[in-house]
Amino acid sequence: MKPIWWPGEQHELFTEWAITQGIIINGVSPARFVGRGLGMIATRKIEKDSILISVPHSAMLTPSKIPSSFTSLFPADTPTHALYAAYLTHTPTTTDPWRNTWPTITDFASSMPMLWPSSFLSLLPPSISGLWSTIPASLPQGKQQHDHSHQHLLSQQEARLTRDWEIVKRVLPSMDWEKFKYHWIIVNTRSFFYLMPGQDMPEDRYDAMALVPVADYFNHSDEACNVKFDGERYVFRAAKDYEEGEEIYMSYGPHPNDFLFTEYGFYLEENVSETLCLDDIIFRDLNPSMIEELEFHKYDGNYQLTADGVCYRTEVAAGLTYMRLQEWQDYVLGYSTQGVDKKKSEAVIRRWIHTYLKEADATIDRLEDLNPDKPEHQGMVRMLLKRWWQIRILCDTAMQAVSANQ
Ligand SMILES: C[S@@+](CC[C@H](N)C(=O)[O-])C[C@H]1O[C@@H](n2cnc3c(N)ncnc32)[C@H](O)[C@@H]1O
Repeated sequence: MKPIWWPGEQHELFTEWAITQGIIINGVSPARFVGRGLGMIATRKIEKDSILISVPHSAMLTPSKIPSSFTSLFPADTPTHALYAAYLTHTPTTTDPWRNTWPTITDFASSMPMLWPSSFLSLLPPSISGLWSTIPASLPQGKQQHDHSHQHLLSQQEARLTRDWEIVKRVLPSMDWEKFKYHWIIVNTRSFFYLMPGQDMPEDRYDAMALVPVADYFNHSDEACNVKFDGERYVFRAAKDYEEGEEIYMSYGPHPNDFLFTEYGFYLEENVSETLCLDDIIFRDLNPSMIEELEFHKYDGNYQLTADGVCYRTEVAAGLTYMRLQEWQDYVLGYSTQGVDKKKSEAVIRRWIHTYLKEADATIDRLEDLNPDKPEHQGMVRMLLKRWWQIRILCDTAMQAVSANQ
């Protein structure tokens, strides 16, 4: 009898194929997990430090695996992501055992915000959408747009996809957009950091990527197995003892939930890297000369809110709202021992957090009023509601922490 986590025949066939490619699979198997698609399960007790999976370089999809007859069609500076997506789209094969294990576009449609209908955009967290319903949409005149790398994640992702598609379309005009987009998402959600020993980091970190069969079953968690690539093999080792039936995770990086939501179509219940970005709120609260002052001292943007309170950059920005300029400059440059007025800073920071809380309450109300017919839209509403409640709770916890810290 098959275990309840049995992944399905195509995954068994793929595992057999993987072994013929020199991939070592040791005490683990792909398995089905509710809400996570496929993942990796321990099929027996596993001891800390033992090898779980070892994938030879020869089995990986790296740029050198793409025939030069294909690569040479593209400009030399073509992003690796674009090249992989184009190659996978150009060489469709329904008999490839590896590709038969990948999620379908329908699997992605319900979880990846980039595939959601535009009517859902304003319901996404502002770090993802760049949109707020309770504060002015655009910055008042005279205020510049700031570095958005910590927020507006969806438009950044769309810009990468559009850039890649523009390049590919010029070289292969008959390529199908929908198929390209699907493979682009496959690469986005399943690639691994890849740099040969001694190789320089490319200018764009995203170019250092490869696809690694079998290892791409690992789901993400803070409690992760150990991963090492030595140029010959990608090796995954147990970071602790595992019981039979336990899911084994790897880490995709120290990402906050809004980043995971945008890039991978899921977020964690508990996330040690969880943070919210206060930039939009703070920039709208400051006048142009204050923003200029923050820029001059390199304290403009990247204002982080965590359950423990706010980061130092946010405290510096808060000080500027009530201190005399000379006093604030002396504090920032370390010339004064006086520091900030804790009570005044607390009031400003609490006001900023309260703005986020109001946004969460307003969006939760809107989501609760929605009654979509389509089951996939109902799933999106559930996913959004859960995320907004996480945001609300984080704001509440941070508010208490800010008061306790002062
Ligand atoms: C590298 S793949 C992992 C295998 C994938 N679950 C599958 O079914 O093929 C990455 C994708 O797995 C899912 N995922 C990863 N970690 C997850 C987690 N902790 N909870 C829910 N889904 C997760 C997301 O859909 C993500 O885009």
